[in-house]
Amino acid sequence: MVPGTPALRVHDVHKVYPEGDGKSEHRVLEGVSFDVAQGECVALLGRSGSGKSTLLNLLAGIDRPDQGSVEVMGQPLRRLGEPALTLLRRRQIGFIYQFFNLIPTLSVTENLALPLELNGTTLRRGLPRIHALLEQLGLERRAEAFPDQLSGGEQQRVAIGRALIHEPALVLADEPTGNLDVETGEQILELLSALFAGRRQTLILVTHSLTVSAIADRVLTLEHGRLVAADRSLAW
Ligand SMILES: Nc1ncnc2c1ncn2[C@@H]1O[C@H](COP(=O)(O)OP(=O)(O)OP(=O)(O)O)[C@@H](O)[C@H]1O
Repeated sequence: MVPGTPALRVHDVHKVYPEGDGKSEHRVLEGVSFDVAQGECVALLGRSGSGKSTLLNLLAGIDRPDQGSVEVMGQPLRRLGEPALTLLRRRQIGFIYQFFNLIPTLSVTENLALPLELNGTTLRRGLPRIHALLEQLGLERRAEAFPDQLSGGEQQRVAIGRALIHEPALVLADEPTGNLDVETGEQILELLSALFAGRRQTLILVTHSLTVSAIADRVLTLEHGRLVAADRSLAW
């Protein structure tokens, strides 16, 4: 990879969904372009229905744009078939979801081991790395607990660990504090800021909250299918 390659390059992306009546269409994204440098934290801000999750799915190669291109770490996603996209997601991307999405039958340690195992590292070999990360997450005493024995904030901390354990270049977080009370949400934001501060990893933070977007280096606001000037977001 050429030094200085952006973590993400999004060029003129369009996405259209058919309406329920089968006759008309809903133009959700209409020419979205932006670059994100490696190590940058960018918030993608927009009201409900503005197309944030749609865009996130395009960035992860879970869905494809109708027009335009997405490059992750210099790789144009349109050139990759499903097996290559799966590998890219497994190695290069970490996901943090609003509802945590932990595996309920696995312990905290086993949940954290999953991305390592998918990339060919056994739980045993991954244990030192898992323990170090659990300490950073303040979860060292909860290593053997199961998700239903944890608070929402603790579950989200495990989910953050799962997104980071395999050291992906890009982390995509979809409303990471959306299911938490205000105070716990603030703690999670502080933790995310601290964890990313010393890394070269890139964070894309999808949110409809100005408070959440405040931890980002840069805010991109999505409105009516396009990115608009950042200060317009203050109107809602
Ligand atoms: N698979 C789909 N088929 C048809 N329409 C869809 C599909 N996915 C999303 N939409 C529509 O596209 C628009 C954008 O949805 P999206 O989930 O991307 O918005 P969002 O900004 O993430 O919203 P929220 O903040 O509520 O999660 C919405 O009007 C939604 O109904």
